[in-house]
Amino acid sequence: MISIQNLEFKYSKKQPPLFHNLECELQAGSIAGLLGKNGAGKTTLLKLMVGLLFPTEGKVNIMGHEPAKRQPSLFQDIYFLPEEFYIPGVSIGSYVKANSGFYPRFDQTLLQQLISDFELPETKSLQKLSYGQKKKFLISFALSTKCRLLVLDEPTNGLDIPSKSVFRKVVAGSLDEDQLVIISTHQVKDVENLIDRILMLENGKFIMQKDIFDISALLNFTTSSSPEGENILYSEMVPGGYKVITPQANGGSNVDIELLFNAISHGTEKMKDYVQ
Ligand SMILES: Nc1ncnc2c1ncn2[C@@H]1O[C@H](COP(=O)(O)OP(=O)(O)OP(=O)(O)O)[C@@H](O)[C@H]1O
Repeated sequence: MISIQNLEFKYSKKQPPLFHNLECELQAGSIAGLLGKNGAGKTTLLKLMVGLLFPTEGKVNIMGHEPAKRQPSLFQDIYFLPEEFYIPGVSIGSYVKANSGFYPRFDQTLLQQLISDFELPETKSLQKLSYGQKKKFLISFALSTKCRLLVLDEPTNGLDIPSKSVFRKVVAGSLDEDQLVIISTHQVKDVENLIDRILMLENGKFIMQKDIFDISALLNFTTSSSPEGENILYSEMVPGGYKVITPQANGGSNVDIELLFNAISHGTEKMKDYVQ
């Protein structure tokens, strides 16, 4: 569904490229987590995918289209929820009436269900909702568009604790096989047990692109009383001991995404063979 080849992008001619020779393939039926430190280029990459920025070199292909051409036939099948958004002072009904027509597969019944799941109040003006409530409305709208590509930039920022678990439930529960969701986030706990592929950006490149299933087949995430040992690839002190990563020996464990992110971004030599 997404094919990125040899992508180079720079914000200004004078600066070195933010991405150089970036390559990525993503298929429908997946929820991908885009991770990276501040400034790694996550938002920029999302904007390149949805046609808000244009590559300086290389190709971005989404469902057979170049998003930079901004064709309506593609845009009716892409929904981008930015981290910072504007929402007008109209009722939910008016907003939906004005915007749902852009999306041929829009599902009104799903929208009502999601509004209820997120316990959003009836309101005459969306602007009177809190930041988190506005975000929950836009997440509900995004999922209801049924677009084949949903791009969500930091969707759980501003959501309270119960809403984060509702978010995981509704995203997992409302997707069809022909949809792809890309979630850029720092809140990795919020997307644990939701994403099935990890994309990790650093220094203009993907330092990891792997399915969670494959990671859990390779690496074991466990605890230890000691930070070092023959099999320990990476360790972090926690109260009462250490969280550690070891090579997988027992055939699968839950992936601790935060621990994995720290292990890879600290660049431990021992992890190298497992992440490429
Ligand atoms: N409009 C812009 N003009 C020039 N440089 C920009 C612009 N937007 C972003 N940048 C630069 O591009 C780099 C990547 O920014 P981007 O917002 O894509 O990172 P990010 O990974 O989303 O960061 P964060 O996690 O902090 O949101 C940063 O160094 C940033 O300063």
